[in-house]
Amino acid sequence: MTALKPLIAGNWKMVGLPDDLGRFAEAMRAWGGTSRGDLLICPPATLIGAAVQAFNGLGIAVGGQDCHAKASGAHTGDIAAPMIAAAGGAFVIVGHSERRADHAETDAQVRAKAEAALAAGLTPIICIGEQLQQRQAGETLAVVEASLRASLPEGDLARLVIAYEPVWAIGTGLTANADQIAEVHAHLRQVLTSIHASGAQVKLLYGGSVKPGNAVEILSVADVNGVLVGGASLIAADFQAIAMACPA
Ligand SMILES: O=C[C@H](O)COP(=O)(O)O
Repeated sequence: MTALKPLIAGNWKMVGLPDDLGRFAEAMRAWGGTSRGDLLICPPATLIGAAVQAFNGLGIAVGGQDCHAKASGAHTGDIAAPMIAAAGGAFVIVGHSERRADHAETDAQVRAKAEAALAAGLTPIICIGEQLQQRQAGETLAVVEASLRASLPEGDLARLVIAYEPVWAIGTGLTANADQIAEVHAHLRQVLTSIHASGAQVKLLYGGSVKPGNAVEILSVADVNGVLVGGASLIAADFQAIAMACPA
């Protein structure tokens, strides 16, 4: 199988004003480095359109951090997938653990959001991951497999991205070690290919305290096809260092 081009994705979460975007874009424009991966920034919804313009010519795609399962309607405060696409976004994160926790999102809702994203022409990045107690109880593979199966849209999987994000590693400075990541990613790959042949083309990202200091090791793990970076993606120099950590 041809190697999948890594995806280096930044999730700015609820951080970022226009000035922050301007400074980040300026630093990316001045950057002399290159990456073997594709680059993506998912800013707050208010900055999606501005980010598309600010990153023009820089080879950085833009995405949303969530979308509603419906294409439009009376859902105050929500954003629909076609709105992200119309603003120039190409990706959308769905099922991030912070949304699963803060908004009690279920796998079924995540799946509906992923389907809405596909219908709008967006690439959904479906997040799954275990809680610390589940890992300690030896339930990690069962938990992520169940969540994966229940969150996946039907049919061809080639347009999907899956992000494995152990909840205990998000924003904590703790990362899963290379063996733990390899075990989960191998399992996810096996499940995906057993569901559909196109499962071999799904990019599997790791997320959870990815930093310049651990990116080379993480991106070298088998079946890691990129990273979903939170805090470090807000700092252009850190995002650049992670982008340059893709293996040859
Ligand atoms: O979406 C990104 C993840 O939640 C990871 O965040 P973090 O890199 O700040 O741990």
